[in-house]
Amino acid sequence: MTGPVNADLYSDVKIAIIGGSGLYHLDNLKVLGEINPETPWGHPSDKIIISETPDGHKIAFLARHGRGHFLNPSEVPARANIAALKHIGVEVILAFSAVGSLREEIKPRDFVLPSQIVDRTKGIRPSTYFENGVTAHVGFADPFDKELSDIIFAQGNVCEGVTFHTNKTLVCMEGPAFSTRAESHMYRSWGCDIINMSVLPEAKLAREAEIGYQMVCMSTDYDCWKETEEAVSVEAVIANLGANSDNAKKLLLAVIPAVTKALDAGELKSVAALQGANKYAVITSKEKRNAEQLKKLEYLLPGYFI
Ligand SMILES: CSC[C@H]1O[C@H](OP(=O)(O)O)[C@H](O)[C@@H]1O
Ligand SMILES: Nc1ncnc2[nH]cnc12
Repeated sequence: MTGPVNADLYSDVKIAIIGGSGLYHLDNLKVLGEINPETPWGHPSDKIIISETPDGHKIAFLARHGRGHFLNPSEVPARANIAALKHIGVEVILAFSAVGSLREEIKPRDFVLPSQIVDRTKGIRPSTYFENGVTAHVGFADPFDKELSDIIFAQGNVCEGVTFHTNKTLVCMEGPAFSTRAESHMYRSWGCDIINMSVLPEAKLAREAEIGYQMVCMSTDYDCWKETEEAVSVEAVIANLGANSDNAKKLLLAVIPAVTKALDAGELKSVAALQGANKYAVITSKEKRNAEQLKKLEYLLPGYFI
């Protein structure tokens, strides 16, 4: 950590919120302080804000693109973001994202809880902690946490007038330019329902770090497949970001206590199952493991490999 860090500030923080486009602050929560940890993968996108809900639940908040949106999706330091959250004790991440809709029935300002991902990033984002002489392969068949998704869905009624969709497939493109019409039609033909530029490698790194992860997608546009609509533009996206982020903040006031309660009661079986899951995922033989890399991994998964 850089500067003096009061570990008490984040001592019992188990839930982190990652805010995407339009969700740069949780200004309905009380700010307790901020930290700027330096991880073996560098600094996170911005300072991590420790906040408290009106009923006294502490959470960590991180703006994915930085406050002021100075990082494009390919530049987000996802390894530092996830490592820093893990290091302070986070067990669950609720990640918010502005997405395009590839389906008629998913309208702008609808919320979507995806269950699957199709990867259309281009391999230019550092996307694993297991490299440079320490190879591991973690399971990623189900990239999101169904139990978290169920809790969020159950609280959805606090967002008046917002339709929630579940069990959808999210395609993650590289960007930063939006898709061509041919790509947009192709993603629809593949069975994809929504599109963004941010879920990867974030979700994969959370799995490597043994953190339960669910993305809450907030629809802003119909991308460019729909003939009766203008093709997506930043202007069109921004037109819906304000309403979406107001709804996200309302939703969190209900979801944070519900997730805390489930965590404390040991009801999140999927989160519990992640603890220790990667201890034996390393396939590199002990004598061939790179000591420097093991040292970095000690920050993320202490006591696992050293
Ligand atoms: C501003 S439109 C494209 C941009 O918005 C989404 O960001 P985030 O997922 O962080 O909300 C999308 O993934 C793109 O990065
Ligand atoms: N149409 C779109 N494509 C990719 N990312 C987006 N985020 C919001 N709308 C998007």
